[in-house]
Amino acid sequence: MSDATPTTSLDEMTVVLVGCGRMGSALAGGMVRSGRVAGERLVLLDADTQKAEALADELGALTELSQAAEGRKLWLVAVKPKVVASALAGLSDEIAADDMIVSVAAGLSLAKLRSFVGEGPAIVRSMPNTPALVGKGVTGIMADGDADTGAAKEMFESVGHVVELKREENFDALTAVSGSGPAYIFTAIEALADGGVKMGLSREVARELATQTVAGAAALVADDPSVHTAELKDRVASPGGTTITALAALEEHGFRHALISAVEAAATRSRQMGED
Ligand SMILES: NC(=O)C1=CN([C@@H]2O[C@H](COP(=O)(O)OP(=O)(O)OC[C@H]3O[C@@H](n4cnc5c(N)ncnc54)[C@H](O)[C@@H]3O)[C@@H](O)[C@H]2O)C=CC1
Ligand SMILES: O=C(O)[C@@H]1CCC=N1
Repeated sequence: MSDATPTTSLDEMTVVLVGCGRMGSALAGGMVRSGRVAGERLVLLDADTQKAEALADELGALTELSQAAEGRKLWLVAVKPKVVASALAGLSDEIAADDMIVSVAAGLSLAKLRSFVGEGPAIVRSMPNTPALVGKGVTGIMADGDADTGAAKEMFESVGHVVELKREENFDALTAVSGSGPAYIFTAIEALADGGVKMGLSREVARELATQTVAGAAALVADDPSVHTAELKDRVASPGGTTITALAALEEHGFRHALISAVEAAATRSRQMGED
């Protein structure tokens, strides 16, 4: 365990992204767009160097560790869970004892991450999601031991909301709700638009209506946490009206059960991935 890890602001660190795929590029894009991380403080690495170079061109970031400023580094590891050990092993000569390693890998525990890097660097386990690209992500984080999460928190706050977990086992459920969640909602938006198209709307209008409805509903839920979602639902459903008729159809097709089962399945898969 790393005890007294230094407290450093993100401004004084260089972020090294290891893995410029779907999640890594969303995080890098969101950080730079937010203005919180400057291109010259961001190094992009990928086994596919052309991928890293293309993203670096777009973001004004670096692609060589030798170009990075002196000082602590935050290694943001965004490769597939099975590749994390080998990616970290390949970088072991570059990672200093006072650096911070932030993993976004599903299922990989802090103990496993520690076994890959040994004593020294602070380790933070995280689970972000792809809306980070537009500053609307939500990320769960937890540090190994008493390591300071400050810089990791600052980084993820630049791309959205941060939830600090106290119990590591909750990562499986968090992954199932918010890590994978955008995919359920994209599917819901698509299906809602499909319904509109079926009833005669153009695809373009149906997509716009479905998208703005999901964004608006989420904003209303977030606006006042004291108002239960059931109350918000009741305010839409007029007696004998269209909404209650639609809600009855959703219940007939097991809408709630489908979502609850999806979260359960994803959490179970996350737990299995940790055992692989
Ligand atoms: N896609 C998502 O929505 C989310 C993904 N994650 C996690 O993010 C991680 C990456 O997932 P994706 O971005 O979806 O995968 P991806 O396949 O899009 O990206 C992985 C990237 O890693 C690169 N890579 C492979 N081996 C490497 C190595 N040794 N060194 C450097 N780069 C290497 C690949 O070329 C690829 O660009 C996973 O651990 C996943 O659990 C977490 C939250 C959400
Ligand atoms: O599907 C996955 O395994 C990753 C983790 C959460 C979202 N994508």
